[in-house]
Amino acid sequence: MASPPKQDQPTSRKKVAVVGAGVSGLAAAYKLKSHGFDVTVLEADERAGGKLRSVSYKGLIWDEGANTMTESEPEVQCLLDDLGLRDKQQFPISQNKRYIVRNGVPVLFQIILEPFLWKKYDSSKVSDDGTDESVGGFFQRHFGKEVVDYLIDPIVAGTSAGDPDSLSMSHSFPELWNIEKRFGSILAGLVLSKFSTKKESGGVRNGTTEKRKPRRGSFSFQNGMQTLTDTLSKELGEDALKLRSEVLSLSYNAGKYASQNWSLIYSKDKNSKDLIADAVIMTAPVCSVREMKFMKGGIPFPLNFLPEVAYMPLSVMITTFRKESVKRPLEGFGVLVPSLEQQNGLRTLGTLFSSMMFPNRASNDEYLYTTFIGGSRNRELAKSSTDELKQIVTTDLRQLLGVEGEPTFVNHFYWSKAFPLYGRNYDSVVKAIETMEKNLPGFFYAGNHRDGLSVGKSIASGCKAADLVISYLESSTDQSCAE
Ligand SMILES: Cc1cc2nc3c(=O)[nH]c(=O)nc-3n(C[C@H](O)[C@H](O)[C@H](O)COP(=O)(O)OP(=O)(O)OC[C@H]3O[C@@H](n4cnc5c(N)ncnc54)[C@H](O)[C@@H]3O)c2cc1C
Ligand SMILES: C=Cc1c2[nH]c(c1C)Cc1[nH]c(c(CCC(=O)O)c1C)Cc1[nH]c(c(C)c1CCC(=O)O)Cc1[nH]c(c(C)c1C=C)C2
Repeated sequence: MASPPKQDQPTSRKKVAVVGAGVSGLAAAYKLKSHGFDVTVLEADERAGGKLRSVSYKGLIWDEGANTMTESEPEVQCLLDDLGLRDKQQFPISQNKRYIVRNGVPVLFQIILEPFLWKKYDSSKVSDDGTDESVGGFFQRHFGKEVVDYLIDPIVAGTSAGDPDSLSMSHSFPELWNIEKRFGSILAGLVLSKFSTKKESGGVRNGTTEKRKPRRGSFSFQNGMQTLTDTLSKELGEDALKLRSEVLSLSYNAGKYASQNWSLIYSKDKNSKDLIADAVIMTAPVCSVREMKFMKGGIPFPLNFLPEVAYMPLSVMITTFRKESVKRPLEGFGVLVPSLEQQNGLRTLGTLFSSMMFPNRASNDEYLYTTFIGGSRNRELAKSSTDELKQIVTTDLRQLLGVEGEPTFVNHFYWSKAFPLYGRNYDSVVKAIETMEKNLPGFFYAGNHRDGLSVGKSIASGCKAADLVISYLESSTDQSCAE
């Protein structure tokens, strides 16, 4: 691999390479560009957006990846303000109405939750064995099996496609895990009520708009979630975003000034190209990073300490039905199917009532549904053909919503690696990422493999990495000035 030509002193604008144009990479790049850095984003795919993927077709709008996001993270609020996206934000109608199937029938989540909120639990049950407890183990210890089967199992499926027994509590629900660690027990009502959506609060009081308070709850954008990544890509500009550019290797060669120390080789339209940078933000999934070659000081830097990560396969099915063919339509966000309900013949993980939430997603005389199939519950089913999945979805929606006949439109998208599984060995993944960052100066890792799967957490992770790059490059410039 060619070593970058060294300069005597840092002169021009600092250069940062961002690998991956998902929402975390684009948010990081946007922040760096706003701070005056020269940023290049390298994206393997022919499109930007990663897991944000919206389609408009014949009057229908749907999302094949993330459907909604929240703005709990301050980084998300700033980003939406800075991008001028407030006008395009779209809040779902009746988003607090979420259903969980019980005995084959959708029941409002709050109704399932209510009895558990009033029950007395033994709050002295604290985990003390020091191991990374599973999500199922944690909730069973505090609330019993029924809560796990009918609340935790569907929520875990509806937020990660995983199952309570495989997931690590500390990585999947770090806030709850930390409450227990800090206070020695958990307050049952507080913990369970966390799963209930709260009342929305706007920013308008007494008819005047005060400093904006973020609206609680989930939202999308008028044309779907990809609006966010499209806007970020546009802000970055064509020159800064290189599509069909798969990063193959990265080489670090220490220089005097933390300047031009990184050289990246990527393949663009089957040609090998290189990019010189002062720092790198990596947002490609860990499985892709494991495929990359790293060099340090001219010798290989093997990544054998970076563990393999398990991923969830998932099929996303879009179906539309004429309104008169849906005998029991439900208003609200959607319905989740607990694993135990497979014994009642249900095979899907859950369905979002997309056009109930966002009426512009379909014509006035039809409903559009987004159904998820597979995950850790049923890896093989996720790989089924479109025809098989169409039958599975229609059968489930017949039982749950009373749909009659065949869907008027079907679209199928298969994600072989929809989400990383935050399994019980996930500490080793996080530690390995930290080892890379420690041993490779100017290398920072961000994205949904770190602090959470959600769009909001991915954005926050990208912004944090950008901040670290800024301090790293500014401190190295300060040092060189002092010399
Ligand atoms: C079906 C589905 C539904 C979801 N629903 C929601 C939801 O409703 N709400 C929510 O908050 N979250 C949801 N999520 C999760 C959320 O969308 C993702 O976790 C988040 O978007 C991940 O962003 P990212 O930038 O970290 O990663 P990604 O979007 O995966 O981006 C990584 C990018 O790196 C690129 N890349 C990989 N290898 C290389 C390489 N060698 N060189 C260059 N580029 C490379 C990839 O092509 C990709 O574009 C959903 C995800 C899926 C799949
Ligand atoms: C049934 C399968 C899935 C549904 N959505 C997803 C899957 C796998 C993917 C997904 N949805 C959300 C996230 C972000 C998670 C996070 O950590 O915030 C992911 C990866 C958002 C979300 N979906 C549900 C909840 C409770 C949340 C958290 C944010 C919020 O409260 O809005 C529940 C839910 N998911 C699905 C349905 C049908 C459903 C509820 C009825 C589909």
